[in-house]
Amino acid sequence: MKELILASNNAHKVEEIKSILSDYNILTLKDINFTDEIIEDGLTFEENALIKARTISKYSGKTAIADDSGLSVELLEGRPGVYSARYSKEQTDAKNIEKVLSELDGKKSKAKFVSVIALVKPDGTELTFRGECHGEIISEQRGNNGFGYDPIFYVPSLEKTFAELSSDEKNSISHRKESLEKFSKFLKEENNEN
Ligand SMILES: O=P(O)(O)OP(=O)(O)OP(=O)(O)OC[C@H]1O[C@@H](n2cnc3c(O)ncnc32)[C@H](O)[C@@H]1O
Ligand SMILES: [Mg+2]
Repeated sequence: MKELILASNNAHKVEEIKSILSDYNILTLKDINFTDEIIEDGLTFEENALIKARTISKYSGKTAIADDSGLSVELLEGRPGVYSARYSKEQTDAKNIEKVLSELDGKKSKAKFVSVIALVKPDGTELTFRGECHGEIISEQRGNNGFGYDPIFYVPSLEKTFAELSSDEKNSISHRKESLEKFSKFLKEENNEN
């Protein structure tokens, strides 16, 4: 089975990526004994995903992937965006949600989740793949599944928030599903050509 190193410290993300990329053997930072902090100081999801994958490809000498993702709320001019993980001073899911809801002040807003997967190979190849999922931010929290902003991200066509979906349901429609599908299509085409 093809092996990939995933540069992420987010256990929920790792679980989703392993489930969506079930044809691959995914190693994580623990498996390669990488314990340093990676500074995500890029201004776009693409830049931050590349920073993470590049660091780990260099460290391991192998092909690495990373996901940089976040929530973009229309009425908040795209915030929290690349700052999604560290939006509140406490940097916890609960406080991040509280800050978004307080900025919206009871208003509903269109929003999207974005996931960018970066692929970096030891030969210097660098590529990114973007997925988006559109929905709405609602003013109350619903559901206990998932992570991050899932309890306030409502999908009108399903009449549920991401946190009310099972992991299989979320993984079949999410931003991360779309970015990983583009990524695995690329890998398959590349392998057929060689
Ligand atoms: O950088 P790594 O180590 O992968 O883990 P992280 O949690 O810091 O990940 P990001 O820097 O990409 O920040 C993404 C944040 O965006 C939010 N987010 C991303 N995908 C999400 C999803 O599927 N559901 C809910 N929130 C999500 C959540 O707050 C994440 O912490
Ligand atoms: Mg991060």
